[in-house]
Amino acid sequence: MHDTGEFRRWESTFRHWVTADGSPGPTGEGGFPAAPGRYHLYVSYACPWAHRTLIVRALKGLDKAISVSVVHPIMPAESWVFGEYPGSTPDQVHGFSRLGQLYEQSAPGFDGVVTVPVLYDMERQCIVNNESSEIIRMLNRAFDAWGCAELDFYPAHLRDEIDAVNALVYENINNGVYRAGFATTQQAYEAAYDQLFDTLDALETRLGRQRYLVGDRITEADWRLFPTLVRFDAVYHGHFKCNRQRLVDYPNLWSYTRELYQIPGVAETVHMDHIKLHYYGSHRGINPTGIVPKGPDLDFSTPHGRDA
Ligand SMILES: N[C@@H](CCC(=O)N[C@@H](CS)C(=O)NCC(=O)O)C(=O)O
Repeated sequence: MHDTGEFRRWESTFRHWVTADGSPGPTGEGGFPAAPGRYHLYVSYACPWAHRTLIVRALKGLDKAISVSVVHPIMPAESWVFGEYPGSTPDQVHGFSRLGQLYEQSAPGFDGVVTVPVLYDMERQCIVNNESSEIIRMLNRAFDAWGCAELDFYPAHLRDEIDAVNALVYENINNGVYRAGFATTQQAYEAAYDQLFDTLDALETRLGRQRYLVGDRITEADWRLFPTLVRFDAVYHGHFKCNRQRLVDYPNLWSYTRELYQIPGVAETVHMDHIKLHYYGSHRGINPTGIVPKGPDLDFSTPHGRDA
């Protein structure tokens, strides 16, 4: 938090890369060659950043190659824990009770923020990377020997445009909803709110002209936007006070969200019970009673008509 009342997201700590041959990636050290059964993903089904890694894992057909542990939806003050809740799992690698133990094991004395997602190397017994934007790039390419190699969400000829859209979406939408929700001054909240809806308006127009965010194919840019959109009406509209309008009030963004939801493999990554319980139950600073609203009733499975 800043004295201007603005919410600032921390930098991720672990920045090594899994690559096909173990050579170093853009940051960190090498020595993490892709292999099936070697890497493990720690996620929360509630977390939008973790959500993108689950989507890319599913679509690339890496469910068998990369195993997953799912934390309990409620995040206590000391950060994520494992516990009994439908869909949650124990820590499948070490049986730890807190995710923080995994960070301490990789970096003794770790005093940063314990976050999901985490990509963990079960052979070297250390965290490889905890930055979702980098994890999805690894899943997109490094594991192609075991996954769906022909699917490429970050094709070379579209990279500049994908990067530009990502930058806009990250700042104003993905993190923008948090900047609105966790602002501690009226001014900071209103600035985040205005930027959020201005950007949603622009994307609404864009999606009236084209089927996906970048060109005529689904790219990483779409999978980075989708987790925020799918949470919008259930959580961000009320809990984070992003209430100029709902997602369902934007014809193009709403049908686009439904199209992405209906792509085989995606619906199984959306766990609305974890999402609602996490946000309303964990952020007692902005929802002191922890009561989870029953609504809204959302149906992501109605025909999207985007192919018309
Ligand atoms: N830049 C990170 C952000 C991850 C992140 O902020 N995760 C949240 C959950 S949505 C978290 O674990 N927060 C822990 C906390 O607030 O203590 C990424 O994209 O992977």
